[in-house]
Amino acid sequence: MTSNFNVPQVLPPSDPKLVVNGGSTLSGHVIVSGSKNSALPILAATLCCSGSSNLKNVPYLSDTRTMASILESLGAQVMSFGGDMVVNTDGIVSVEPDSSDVGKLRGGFFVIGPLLARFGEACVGLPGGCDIGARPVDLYIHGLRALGATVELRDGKVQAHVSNGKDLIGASFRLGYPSVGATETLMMAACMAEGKTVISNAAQEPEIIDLAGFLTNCGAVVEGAGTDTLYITGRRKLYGSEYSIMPDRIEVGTYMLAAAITRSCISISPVAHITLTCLADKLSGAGCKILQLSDDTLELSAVPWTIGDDLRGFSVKTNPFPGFPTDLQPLTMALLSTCKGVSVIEESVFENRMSHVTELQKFGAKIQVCGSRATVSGKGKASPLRGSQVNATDLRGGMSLVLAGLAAEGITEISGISHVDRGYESLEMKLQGLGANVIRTTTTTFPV
Ligand SMILES: CC(=O)N[C@H]1[C@@H](OP(=O)(O)OP(=O)(O)OC[C@H]2O[C@@H](n3ccc(=O)[nH]c3=O)[C@H](O)[C@@H]2O)O[C@H](CO)[C@@H](O)[C@@H]1O
Ligand SMILES: C=C(OP(=O)(O)O)C(=O)O
Repeated sequence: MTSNFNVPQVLPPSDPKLVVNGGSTLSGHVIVSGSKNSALPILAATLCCSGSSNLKNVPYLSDTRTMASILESLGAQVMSFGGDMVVNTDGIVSVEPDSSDVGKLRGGFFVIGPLLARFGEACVGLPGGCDIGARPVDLYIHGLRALGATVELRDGKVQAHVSNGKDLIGASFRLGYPSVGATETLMMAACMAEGKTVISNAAQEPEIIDLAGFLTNCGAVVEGAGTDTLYITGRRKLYGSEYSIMPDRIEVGTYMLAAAITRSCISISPVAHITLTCLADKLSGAGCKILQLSDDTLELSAVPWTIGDDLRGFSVKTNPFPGFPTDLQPLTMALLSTCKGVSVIEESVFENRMSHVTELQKFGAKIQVCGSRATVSGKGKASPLRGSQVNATDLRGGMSLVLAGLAAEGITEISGISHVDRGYESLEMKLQGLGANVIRTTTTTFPV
């Protein structure tokens, strides 16, 4: 701890911050939560179902709470008990969700597909989510039109209806890009459309398979989930069911990177190994040792006596699944700034996902950005990161600062932590369980 830190300047309460005293190693076991990016479309899909859906392993996050509020604003009943959420959408009274809530997350927009399919109309504000690019909704609109809906953008809202009170009609169409959210939204709509739908160039992310699993449990007929072509046969009615949300593969990746950046050894479960092959290959190539301890548990070791000289840098390009996940790009950049050698990161999914760079540079990270490419030059642990006062402006960029703080020598204070709370359940508790020195505070303690 620096001496300045011992004499904190206490400012009035404000947004929560994380304060990390970094530089020490992690150890032990961490249990990952249910997947945010599965829970959000599955919560939207409950709008397709008569009767109650009992969802298990729903992560307790600001995003899942906001999604529950969105469903409630439509007239759904939502009850939470621990990680369970029971949703009944039989009493829906509105097809226009609260726009301020939809504006808080990308997943809020997904309700347009189920609302249109079940009730014949929907009026949904433009979504929010991480500020990492323009993130238009044109692919959703093209797909809904292909299914027979009339869709217009008016007063900042997407207004859609099915002509003459009829059902959506199954169709064959190709997505211009394998968008995760558009694939999910159109899959939900097609499940209740009349006849067959074929969606080609569909996203293949594991969360698509999870959504298809829930819909199938509810009586839908979906084939091909996890490949680039979905074949869906519409059903007039779907019925709520019990379903357990898959583990969060991005959270697994986050803790793998936390172990690597602190040169530690930790174990992680539950893990669906197949969902993280890309990251595991890159980390193994860098010198980490990854062991599969059991079907759903892995151990990652980056302790000095297993990695030899030091971790080596590597180059990576983000891509839709099965490519390297864009959601792990900022966190990987934090790790690479502590590795030996020159690494190149190319972000190909979002056009503006580099805002963490200026904050990582405050730790002393050597990163140069040119368009969508970042070059990271590191000397390994021989030139360590230094604790800093930084600001999170998006979810994963914010988490990259937490990782840098864990590795850095001295104190790091991260403001804007509400962005990180959108996607990490019990963050400081899990990190503390691994031995990290991290606390949440609403007062400023950093020397100013
Ligand atoms: C809630 C959720 O599941 N979020 C995830 C989802 O976001 P999301 O579903 O928003 O991501 P998409 O796959 O749709 O976006 C990928 C690219 O397609 C573009 N695009 C998308 C739709 C559209 O109509 N037009 C268009 O041009 C986007 O601007 C972006 O450049 O997948 C992303 C890519 O793995 C992840 O980073 C997000 O964590
Ligand atoms: C980009 C993300 O989320 P969202 O799509 O909700 O903004 C994310 O989870 O990293």
